[in-house]
Amino acid sequence: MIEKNMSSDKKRVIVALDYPNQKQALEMAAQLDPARCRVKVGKELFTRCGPSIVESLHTSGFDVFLDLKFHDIPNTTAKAVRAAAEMGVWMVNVHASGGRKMMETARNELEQVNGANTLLIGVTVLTSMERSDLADLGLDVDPLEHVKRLALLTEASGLDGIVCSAQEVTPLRQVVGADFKLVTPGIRPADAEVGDQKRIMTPSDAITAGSDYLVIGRPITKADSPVDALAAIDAELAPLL
Ligand SMILES: O=c1ccn([C@@H]2O[C@H](COP(=O)(O)O)[C@@H](O)[C@H]2O)c(=O)[nH]1
Repeated sequence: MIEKNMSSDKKRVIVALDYPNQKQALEMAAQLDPARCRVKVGKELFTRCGPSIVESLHTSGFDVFLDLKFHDIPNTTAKAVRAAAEMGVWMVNVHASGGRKMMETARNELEQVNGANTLLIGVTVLTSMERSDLADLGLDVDPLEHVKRLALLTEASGLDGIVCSAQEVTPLRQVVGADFKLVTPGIRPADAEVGDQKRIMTPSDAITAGSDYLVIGRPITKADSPVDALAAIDAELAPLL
């Protein structure tokens, strides 16, 4: 049964399986418990492996977030979202900056897929971007302002939630509905390397702020012991869930 109700959803961590092949991704997945976390298949892994990696993860019992961030004309995006839903993924996303028509068309297409329970969310401003990156695009605004604008557009277009930074969750909760999912990458435990992420938060701060789901990759997958790294994150979150 695909989980849509946060109140009973304890699986708040989504492990990003950013690997170059099926073997490494499935070795990592084999160390995870599908009853305790979800997994994310992104552009690198999907481009290398195709739908078979999603099938394998489903067979192992995982809910899969297919993070391909579709961004194209409405028809093309909607058909890609349909293909994802027909694979049975738990969540799929599009870029909110693709606009209202694109998102509404994708939503409508998803409704046509029999039995699809797939969550459809919009990416707002990538967590690797800061104000100066938006300025390069001609947007003279703080990331929060642009995230808010795209969040409201995404909600008005009928999607289930957004990807944003956990830093934006508290102000966003004041303007979007309580059921609107806030999915937050850029999560860094206190001692973790930041890498290319800019708008970051610790796991416990993100949950306290009101994030629904935490997307975590390298702090787990690049750790000497991924199992221990995830266990430490789970221990940090346990009192909050
Ligand atoms: O704004 C965004 C949207 C997606 N991501 C993805 O999340 C993970 C984060 O991985 P880390 O290794 O924990 O940095 C990665 O797969 C990104 O593609 C994001 O980081 N920010």
